[in-house]
Amino acid sequence: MSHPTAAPPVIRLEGVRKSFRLPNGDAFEAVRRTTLEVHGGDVFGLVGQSGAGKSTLLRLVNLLERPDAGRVFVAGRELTALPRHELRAARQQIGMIFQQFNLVQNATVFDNVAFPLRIHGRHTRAEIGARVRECLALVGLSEKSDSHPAQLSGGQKQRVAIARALAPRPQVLLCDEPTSALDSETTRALLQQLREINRQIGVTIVIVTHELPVVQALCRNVAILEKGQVVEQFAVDGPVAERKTVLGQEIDALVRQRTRDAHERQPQQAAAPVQLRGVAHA
Ligand SMILES: Nc1ncnc2c1ncn2[C@@H]1O[C@H](COP(=O)(O)OP(=O)(O)OP(=O)(O)O)[C@@H](O)[C@H]1O
Repeated sequence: MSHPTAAPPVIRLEGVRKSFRLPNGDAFEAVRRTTLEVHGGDVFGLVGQSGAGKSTLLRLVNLLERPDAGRVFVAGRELTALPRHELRAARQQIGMIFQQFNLVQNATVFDNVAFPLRIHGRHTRAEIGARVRECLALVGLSEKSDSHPAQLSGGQKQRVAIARALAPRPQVLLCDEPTSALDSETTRALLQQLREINRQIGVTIVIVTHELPVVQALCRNVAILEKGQVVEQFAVDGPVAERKTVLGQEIDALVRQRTRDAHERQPQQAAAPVQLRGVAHA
């Protein structure tokens, strides 16, 4: 398996499987026996057709779905072996954001971001205030602290969700289709934000998406799923190789196009590593 550095895996899914019971009583295997590693500091994409099992695989990482078999390791701990109270603490290492933002509507931006710190009960008021301000500054929303979600754009709501997910200083940020509800300009700004956050604080990002430009713009490594299994995995900017899947070939084509575009812009403009550089906040 390819990985960007010699950093140890921060996530290891070992032989995980997940079935769901269908209304007719049959079992449907959403994730077949899968082993996957994601290394510290990586930005890792999970792509595949609708129903391939991407979200289920992502939700196995923080045990929102419990595997029927196999083991899940995050930040050096086996989550599948932990009793409930220890699992709650271990989950502080894993933030998550969703397509529909999942903010508390009748709470302010400040209170939404403070929420995971308050439920944990280990922090003083002053510590919570300082951390919330730090996280809102990180996503460029300091001035929205007293607003309510209904007063924000979609991109701003997702940035509040990112601030909330990062508040407990997790090592891993799971992103389930985070840009699917956003228009293309807002998507670009949000991807830029995620890249910047990964660069600044080194949090490992795992993102489920069906949008290949998102993979091209954001991810260092990608796994392609078909029918509940990883069928191909590669470094997005790695050497062009024969790809087994159509999705793999399409990602390569996007990366090559980006490289051509960057060359054409030279020497007028320094080559930008991604086409999203310089995009303003949503
Ligand atoms: N709770 C559930 N009960 C029954 N079936 C489920 C459940 N969750 C997922 N599935 C099924 O498992 C399969 C994989 O679902 P999953 O959401 O992981 O796919 P996906 O690749 O993320 O798809 P999409 O891109 O459409 O969200 C689908 O066929 C889905 O209908």
